[in-house]
Amino acid sequence: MKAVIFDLDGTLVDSVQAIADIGNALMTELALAPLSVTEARSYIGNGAARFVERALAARGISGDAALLAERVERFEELYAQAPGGANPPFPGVEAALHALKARGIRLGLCTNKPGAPTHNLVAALGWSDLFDVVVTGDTLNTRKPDPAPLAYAAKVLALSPEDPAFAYVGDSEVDAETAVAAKARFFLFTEGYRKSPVTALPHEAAFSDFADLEALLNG
Ligand SMILES: O=C(O)COP(=O)(O)O
Ligand SMILES: [Mg+2]
Repeated sequence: MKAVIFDLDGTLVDSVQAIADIGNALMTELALAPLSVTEARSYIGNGAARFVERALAARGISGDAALLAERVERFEELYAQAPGGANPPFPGVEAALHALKARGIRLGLCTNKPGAPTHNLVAALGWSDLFDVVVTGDTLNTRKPDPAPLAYAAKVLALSPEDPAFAYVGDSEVDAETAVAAKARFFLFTEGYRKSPVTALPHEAAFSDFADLEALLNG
């Protein structure tokens, strides 16, 4: 294995509470009923704009593109100000990342989360030196499940996403679809924010404990 690229929300970090809190700061400003954590979890996966669009639609607000753009802008402002340290890594993540890095495997992130909160989070968790490439929801003008962000991450590492020595690790329908489109090997973390059963998502292998990842990647 030469490189492993990770999704972020629901894969490396259990960020749903932090994202719900930011969403609820917006909901409060708009005098709308707060999001439950379960609701917030179901809106994560396609980036900030889709999160806000889904949250507002659930409160009966939709159809005005200019108003939505304004709300998304405010959400992204709140998101950029939120403390990165409020996003706990899933158990075993730190050890798994360091073990892979110690073996000379290059690591990266490919997330639909916007750049500012991603970089805040990475810095707050002390992960800045771990990743050779970080692709966020606003790095390109397209997001997962478009394969372009994953292909871009591979390219930065001088690899092709189809290379058998390249792997992608994620938690959701969006990640599985991205990997299929990019023809990349896909490893599914089952404890994140997916909505469908594990069997419904195309994957090479699934795991629920990061302690098992290194062996899976080798196998
Ligand atoms: O921000 C989102 O909606 C999802 O982020 P992820 O791509 O890291 O899961
Ligand atoms: Mg995810």
